[in-house]
Amino acid sequence: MAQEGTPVSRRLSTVKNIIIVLSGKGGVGKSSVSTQLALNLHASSPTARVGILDVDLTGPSIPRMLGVDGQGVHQSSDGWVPVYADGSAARLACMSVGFLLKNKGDSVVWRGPKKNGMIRQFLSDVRWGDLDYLVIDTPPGTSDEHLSLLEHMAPIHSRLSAVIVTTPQAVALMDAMKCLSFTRAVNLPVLGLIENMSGYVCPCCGEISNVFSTGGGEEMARKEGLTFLGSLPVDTELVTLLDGGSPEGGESGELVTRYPDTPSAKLFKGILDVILRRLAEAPSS
Ligand SMILES: Nc1ncnc2c1ncn2[C@@H]1O[C@H](COP(=O)(O)OP(=O)(O)OP(=O)(O)O)[C@@H](O)[C@H]1O
Repeated sequence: MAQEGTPVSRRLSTVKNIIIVLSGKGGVGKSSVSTQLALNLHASSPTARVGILDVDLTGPSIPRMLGVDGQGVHQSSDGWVPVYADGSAARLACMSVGFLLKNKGDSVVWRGPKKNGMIRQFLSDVRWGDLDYLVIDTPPGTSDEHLSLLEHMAPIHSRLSAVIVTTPQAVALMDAMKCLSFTRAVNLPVLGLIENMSGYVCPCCGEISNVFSTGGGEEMARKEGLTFLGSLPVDTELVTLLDGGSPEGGESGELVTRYPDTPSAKLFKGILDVILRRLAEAPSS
């Protein structure tokens, strides 16, 4: 009997929720939030199965942030086997163009059609298996990669949602608005907005001080009728976790269980709880 659906919809038929992480601007912490989201979803239950797909093809940073930099994916008869960031437990799968580059410093210089082909392959050829959540980290802005993703996942649109990451500054917020209007144009439900780098955690006393402006993301969420998922301060503990596997001794890992008493961990736990609640409320496909 012929199998129904497209190669992408068949491959992702075992994935319950797909969360696309977007930002209008580069450098606002989208990959950091994607990595922490995947790690903390994985840690949120002993049975949670999570995947993270890095479609930031020209600047893949997820392998480094997960501490699996330098590993390779291999082909099986049933497609690409992802890299498991939790070893033999195999509950946290990761795929990135970073695993396919010969040398760490190599750059990807591809035109649109080649990027589109790579994204289609990531969606149709990776052996994700059963996943509760697939987090997709995207390049900044709304580019070919975003359109390719949505086009290939059109048959499973009801399982898609987005999280928008911004910093509190006016320029970043302006670009976050463009991101939001993109989601509206393509009818992509938004779980909510995260304001990253909102205030600064003093490494000595742990107090959060507002060196720059804060609250712009929350204000934008309120005006636009979006859920404000929460804010995250600039935090050196987070940088340590995001420098995973670095020669300087960084250690990858999830914020919420590694540093449970820090302000950032408590704030991220709040963000995670709202995301889980929003996903539970969403109509099932
Ligand atoms: N809350 C935070 N506290 C401290 N450092 C942070 C925080 N969020 C992100 N960073 C750091 O900021 C830098 C940029 O973050 P990241 O790579 O996640 O941004 P991005 O939005 O994905 O960038 P791009 O889209 O341009 O690749 C990284 O070095 C990361 O460690």
